[in-house]
Amino acid sequence: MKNQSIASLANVKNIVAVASGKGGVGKSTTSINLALALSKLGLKVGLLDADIYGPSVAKMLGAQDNVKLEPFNETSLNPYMQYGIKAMSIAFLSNSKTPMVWRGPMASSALNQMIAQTYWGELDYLIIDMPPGTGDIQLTISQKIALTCAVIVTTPQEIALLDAQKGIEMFKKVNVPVAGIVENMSLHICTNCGHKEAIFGSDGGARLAKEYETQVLATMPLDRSIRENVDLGKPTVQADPDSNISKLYESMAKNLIQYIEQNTSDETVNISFE
Ligand SMILES: Nc1ncnc2c1ncn2[C@@H]1O[C@H](COP(=O)(O)OP(=O)(O)OP(=O)(O)O)[C@@H](O)[C@H]1O
Repeated sequence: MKNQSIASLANVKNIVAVASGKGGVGKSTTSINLALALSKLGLKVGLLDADIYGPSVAKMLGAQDNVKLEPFNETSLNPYMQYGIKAMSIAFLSNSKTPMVWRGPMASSALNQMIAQTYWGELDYLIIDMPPGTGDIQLTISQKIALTCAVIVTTPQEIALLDAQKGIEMFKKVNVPVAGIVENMSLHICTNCGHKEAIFGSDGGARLAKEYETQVLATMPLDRSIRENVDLGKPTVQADPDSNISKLYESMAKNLIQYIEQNTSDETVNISFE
């Protein structure tokens, strides 16, 4: 197990950052379904919504607006429990209708506080849903937390791939290995006629993976039910566990586990960034 200087993460075995360069490519949807898929495999899982400005995890997990987290002790809170996973988001600590109008350092310090003051207990996996981009907050997380690895989510669209590339480069700079790429919103299959269409292009994830000598962890279709389920607060892996889509998320989870088993040792990873 990695040594974590942050006490609240001391008993967390693996910490995986789910990131994208571009916004709106399905990073939160992937993070949640991946977390649920890992949990369905019998692992203890937590999900941290690190998107301070646009948190969506609480809503996607079907949490009410007025959730009150229970204190664990005088300085920390228990995370929100839903569908067998633990979750923490700034949305549980603020009024969801008030936008976060914080400058970078304030947002970073709110995030640090949220990380330090959540009692995660023992976890096999903590999935961090990163904010989009490669700015201050992303760097804070990559520098302060001993990340086991990162997963990059992208659509096959050229502009998303360019931004995903920047995300990979950022993790390279801070010595965080990239476990693989999730190509999201790949093929669309028409629910009426079954016609298949690559709306955002095709094979972009595979090209990116080849260029950076990593793997495609999963190729997820552009499917209405994925969107509908998160909108209803019950992600597909929970709402429809036997569906083909849930099986794809399960195989994403298994590929991630395999990567970690094969590529990480028990030693502390020193993270530094100049
Ligand atoms: N594979 C998919 N098929 C259909 N809809 C999807 C898929 N993945 C995500 N979506 C939908 O796309 C929208 C954006 O997804 P999501 O919020 O997960 O993206 P994000 O990258 O986390 O966004 P942000 O940059 O705002 O954090 C949501 O409405 C979600 O339901």
